[in-house]
Amino acid sequence: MICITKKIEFEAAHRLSNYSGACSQIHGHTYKLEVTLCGPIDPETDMIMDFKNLKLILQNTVLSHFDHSLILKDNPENRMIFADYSGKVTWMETEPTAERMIEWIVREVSRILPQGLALTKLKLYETSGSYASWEK
Ligand SMILES: Nc1nc2c(c(=O)[nH]1)N=C([C@H](O)[C@H](O)COP(=O)(O)OP(=O)(O)OP(=O)(O)O)CN2
Ligand SMILES: [Zn+2]
Repeated sequence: MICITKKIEFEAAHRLSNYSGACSQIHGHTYKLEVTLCGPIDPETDMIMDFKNLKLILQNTVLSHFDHSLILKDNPENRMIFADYSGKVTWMETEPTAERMIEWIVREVSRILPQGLALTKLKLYETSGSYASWEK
């Protein structure tokens, strides 16, 4: 099986509201995302998908949603703390852990992939030493 992988980075801040420790404070990460998809090689292009098109898909999903945003669980505590904040906030139903963010990414990217192509593996790094991964 032939696969291709695109890596992107984005900047975001978050806080874990149910966490006792430093991560309950607002802090930022340079998230690094690796997205792998597999499928047949198109004989017209000799590609599974143009890396440029995969980048565009990730820009229209992951980056538009998370890049340079403050990612928060939608709960009464956060709604109160950030009531007067007018910047970009990405509200999630869950805590914005790497695991939950990767779930969101798998769901949203899968929705707009061309037919015949399937996500097979994702890695989302919060720090150089910590990442969540997903495999089909
Ligand atoms: N399973 C998870 N554990 C933690 C998450 C997470 O998303 N999933 N997130 C955090 C915090 O957001 C924290 O910013 C990252 O934690 P950690 O990797 O411990 O941070 P370090 O700065 O110590 O990372 P190094 O790679 O060791 O420098 C907490 N836990
Ligand atoms: Zn964090």
